[in-house]
Amino acid sequence: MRKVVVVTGANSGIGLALCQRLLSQDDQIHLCLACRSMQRAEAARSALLSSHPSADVSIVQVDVGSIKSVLQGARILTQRYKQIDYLYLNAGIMPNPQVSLKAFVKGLFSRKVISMFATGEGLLTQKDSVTEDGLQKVFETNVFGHYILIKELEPLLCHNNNPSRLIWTSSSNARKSAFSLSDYQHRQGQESYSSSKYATDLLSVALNTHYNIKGLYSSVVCPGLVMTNLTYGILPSFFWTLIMPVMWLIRLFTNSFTISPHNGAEALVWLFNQKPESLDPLAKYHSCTSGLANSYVTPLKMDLDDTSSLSFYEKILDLEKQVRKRFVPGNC
Ligand SMILES: NC(=O)C1=CN([C@@H]2O[C@H](COP(=O)(O)OP(=O)(O)OC[C@H]3O[C@@H](n4cnc5c(N)ncnc54)[C@H](OP(=O)(O)O)[C@@H]3O)[C@@H](O)[C@H]2O)C=CC1
Ligand SMILES: CC(C)=CCC[C@@H](C)[C@H]1CC[C@H]2C3=C(CC[C@]12C)[C@@]1(C)CCC(=O)[C@@H](C)[C@@H]1CC3
Repeated sequence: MRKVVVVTGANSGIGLALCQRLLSQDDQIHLCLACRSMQRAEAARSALLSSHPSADVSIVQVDVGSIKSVLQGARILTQRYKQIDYLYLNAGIMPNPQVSLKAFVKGLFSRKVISMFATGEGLLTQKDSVTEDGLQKVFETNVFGHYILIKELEPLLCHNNNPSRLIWTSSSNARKSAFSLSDYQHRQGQESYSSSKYATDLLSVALNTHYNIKGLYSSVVCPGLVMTNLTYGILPSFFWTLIMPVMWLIRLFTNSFTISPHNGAEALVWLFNQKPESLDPLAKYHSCTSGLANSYVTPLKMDLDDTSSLSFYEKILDLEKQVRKRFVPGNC
């Protein structure tokens, strides 16, 4: 039986590099690209088939920023497959990012300079908006839409005899201080990205607590700083091109400047090859690249605990109940 691998946000950046690398490693898998744009999904499928002509690649429309689309996409996946072995929860956004030049210059001359480059801490703010579902866009896209997808696919993911895997693309930008349980959608602040990635980490821990017994295991990854559409949205492309030599230089001091999507996908590919029981649910698996351009994976303990993850999970369950009331069969 072919292993079924579903990847959200598979049409560009880290998601597409992951698909290329998985096919290079094992062309017997069935790969399903879950994307919001069918045109971009078709283009990605063609690119994958041109480098792996015998690969088995399909597409499905899933916009994780829309509950209606997630429910429709999950319905199609349920009709198509009996089991999903790997679900990569990779799609993500960082809308309207602003870099604080003042914080950057201050950071350059502080003791925290290396960690500033590794995590972007204190440098970025975003302007979020509200979706047609009435949820904060960054939260719905990066966290909640994916959560609903998992719940809808539960029968395909929970098989005790043959464990399935959830692998989230989180970030080292996830920060406890950007997240608040009383404002978990981050309606009030300006660090919706950081908050959503911290929420991702909390959710992954809670999912392990509830689902390991049913044969479902969740892990989180940080791909490092990768040049993708997301990062090109932070500063103009000419700036990134100009400072590229500086970026190679910074790599000598921090292993988190993975830079290429191929390197960024290191931990996502590594996790594919691990036995889930051997993994630490409280660790984030970081893709790292050395100054000599060698890629490797480093697990780092996350700044959270079981209690806070379970408190957040209760909030998510409540929100799910509210949202489902609006989407009873026949209403969507
Ligand atoms: N680049 C980096 O340095 C880092 C990235 N990450 C995370 O990596 C993940 C991948 O991002 P990256 O490859 O960098 O950036 P890209 O912008 O290249 O990829 C993001 C992917 O997510 C998709 N996507 C966005 N919104 C939705 C949606 N509503 N429904 C379905 N798909 C959607 C995009 O589709 P479309 O083409 O249609 O927009 C695209 O395929 C994200 O979760 C990001 O937060 C984490 C740490 C560092
Ligand atoms: C590299 C130089 C000389 C200047 C760029 C400064 C910042 C724009 C840059 C420094 C660290 C970067 C960073 C991210 C974005 C761009 C920076 C703030 C991220 C926050 C991007 C998204 C992520 O998820 C993080 C892992 C990145 C962490 C580092």
